[in-house]
Amino acid sequence: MRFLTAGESHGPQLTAIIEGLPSGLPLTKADIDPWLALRQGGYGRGRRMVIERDEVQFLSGVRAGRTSGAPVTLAVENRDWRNWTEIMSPEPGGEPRKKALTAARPGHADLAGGIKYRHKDLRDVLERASARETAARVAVGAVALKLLGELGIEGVSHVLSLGEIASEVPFEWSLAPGIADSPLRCLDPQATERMIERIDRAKAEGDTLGGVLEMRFRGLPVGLGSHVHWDRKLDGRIAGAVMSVQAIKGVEIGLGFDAARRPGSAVHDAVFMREQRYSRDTNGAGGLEGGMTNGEDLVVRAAMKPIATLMKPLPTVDVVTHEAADAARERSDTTAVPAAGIVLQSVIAWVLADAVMEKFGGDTLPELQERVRTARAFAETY
Ligand SMILES: Cc1cc2nc3c(=O)[nH]c(=O)nc-3n(C[C@H](O)[C@H](O)[C@H](O)COP(=O)(O)O)c2cc1C
Ligand SMILES: C=C(O[C@@H]1CC(C(=O)O)=C[C@@H](OP(=O)(O)O)[C@H]1O)C(=O)O
Repeated sequence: MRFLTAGESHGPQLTAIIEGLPSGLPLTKADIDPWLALRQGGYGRGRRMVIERDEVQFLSGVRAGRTSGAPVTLAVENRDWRNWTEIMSPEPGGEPRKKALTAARPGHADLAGGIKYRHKDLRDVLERASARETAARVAVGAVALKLLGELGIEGVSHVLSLGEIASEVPFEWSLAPGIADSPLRCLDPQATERMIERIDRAKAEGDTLGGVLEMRFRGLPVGLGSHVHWDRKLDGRIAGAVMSVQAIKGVEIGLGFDAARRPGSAVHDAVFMREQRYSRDTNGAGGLEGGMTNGEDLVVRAAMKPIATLMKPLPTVDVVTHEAADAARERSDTTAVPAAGIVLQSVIAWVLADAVMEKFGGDTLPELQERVRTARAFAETY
């Protein structure tokens, strides 16, 4: 499968085209809109999220609540566009544009993108670098999650830490439904309170915060991905997808960096045969061995850096005057860590759905389901 997204942060809409979905996948707005709403949420987001009310529109590939096998086009409107029609107009000349954005923000794409694409109005970089694009990726990810759900695979994301404050509650699947009710998508209510205070303080100080997220998937068949070639290894594909999300600066699978500090006996997951099934007591590998799913839960963590736009701006240089300046201040989030969890869950879901289609294929959902059933039965008796 493949997909593309298009659209600027303050243009009329975001668009995504997905190619390669099987026919017969039940798909309605109700499968996608709740994910879009979750991505908009989380304590610490800016005023843009008050303007937007993200919902998907199907422009192709879905009829009467099912995929036809044709490319699926998804659109998400930017309600804010109405306030930006003049600035975002594709017409040459016309009304004079608002003042150009020239004070490059350290940590955003402004300076590198300005030099690379030879823009002096850094809005031409910002518009596409913006994480507004992640609304399209969440719409695509929701389709992937729907496909995975039809195969008995489910995923979740939650916040492990925000700034220096860490959750003390270990993840359990039985706790997963509670994540959606938490203002920070964190399992620890006490830590959540302190995180909220921390966000308020950062906001008052004109500062921003990052954090660490965890994504888990269960029900994965054995053997997605492959050990035989670098670009087929699923850990590499997942890491690439995770690192492609705006502001993500680190990724680990299973024990991740902690594995490097332990001896092998405290890292690798011993295998037992119990009730005629392969079984393990630990999951340090995070569900991946040799670039393939091993049937255990997939466990991925990601580090998000603090938001780049600071209301108390860092020193920078104006790219037109070359004089010292305060970095540009745009309306902005104080933190977007919970939202990033939804994005990360989406991009991982896409990689998994793609790997499922690669291994099992099938033009229709029933064919795919049948092949996954057969593979699961084989793995159990192997
Ligand atoms: C959900 C989400 C929301 C974000 N909101 C903002 C924001 O309001 N202001 C900002 O400067 N950066 C924000 N970012 C981060 C920037 O998009 C990101 O830092 C920028 O595109 C540069 O990319 P890089 O950090 O990966 O190098 C957000 C990121 C995510 C994932
Ligand atoms: C629009 C979204 O996030 C935006 C991501 C973003 C950035 O620089 O990445 C900057 C802000 O844009 P604006 O200046 O329009 O408020 C965020 O609101 C969104 O997540 O839907």
